[in-house]
Amino acid sequence: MPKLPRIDYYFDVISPYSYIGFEILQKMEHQWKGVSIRYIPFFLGAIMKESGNRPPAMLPARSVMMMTDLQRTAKFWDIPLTPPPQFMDWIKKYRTTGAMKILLVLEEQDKELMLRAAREFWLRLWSRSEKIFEDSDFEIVLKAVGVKNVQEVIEKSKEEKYAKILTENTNKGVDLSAYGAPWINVLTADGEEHSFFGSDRFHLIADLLQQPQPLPDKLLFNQKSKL
Ligand SMILES: N[C@@H](CCC(=O)N[C@@H](CS)C(=O)NCC(=O)O)C(=O)O
Repeated sequence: MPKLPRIDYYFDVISPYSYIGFEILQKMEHQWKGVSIRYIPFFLGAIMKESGNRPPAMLPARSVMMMTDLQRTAKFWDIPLTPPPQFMDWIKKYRTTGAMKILLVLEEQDKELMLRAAREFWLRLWSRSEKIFEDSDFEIVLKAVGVKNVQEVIEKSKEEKYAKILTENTNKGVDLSAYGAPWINVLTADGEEHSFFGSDRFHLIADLLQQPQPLPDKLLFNQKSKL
């Protein structure tokens, strides 16, 4: 078990805010010394259902604001993000359980490989407007991150074991009262648990853990040049 303090980052690759939070956390990982980080794939569709929530994109007014806010936020952090025009059609037709199970197979082999594949899924969907739902999509992602036994990984991901792990991870999210993504559970050194929702709470997490505040490179550079 990783040592405390620890951040458990629950995410789904359908979620653009999970993508933004992932990139921020990846950046802070180098600066937040002594903090363990676990990236935990879960299924946002089930979290929504279990908590009685609805995807923000399903409410027209929220959907418009969400796409604007996403682009602003991604620009601020210098993350490549363009909402896919077909997003509404795709979320009605497909689920991300297949992609998330691919990540679980990769996680067993190598955590870094899993993280590279997660980024590649987000880049496909949220930067290049490409699908991430079918075997042909998984094949491209796995090749892109350097997996050699692509078909083997795809077949393995269909074993019951990975559906079970995905359900267990999702149930952990439900137990933590998650109603969206990213859901972030911080365990402090005193063993206390602190839940956060969203990619925009890292300043509070930094404060809680007494770690450096997250800043985009452009502001870091401005700060340094004023010294
Ligand atoms: N303010 C949060 C918004 C996060 C967010 O809207 N996440 C979506 C998934 S991409 C969600 O789960 N929303 C549920 C809700 O807003 O109730 C952020 O900046 O990260």
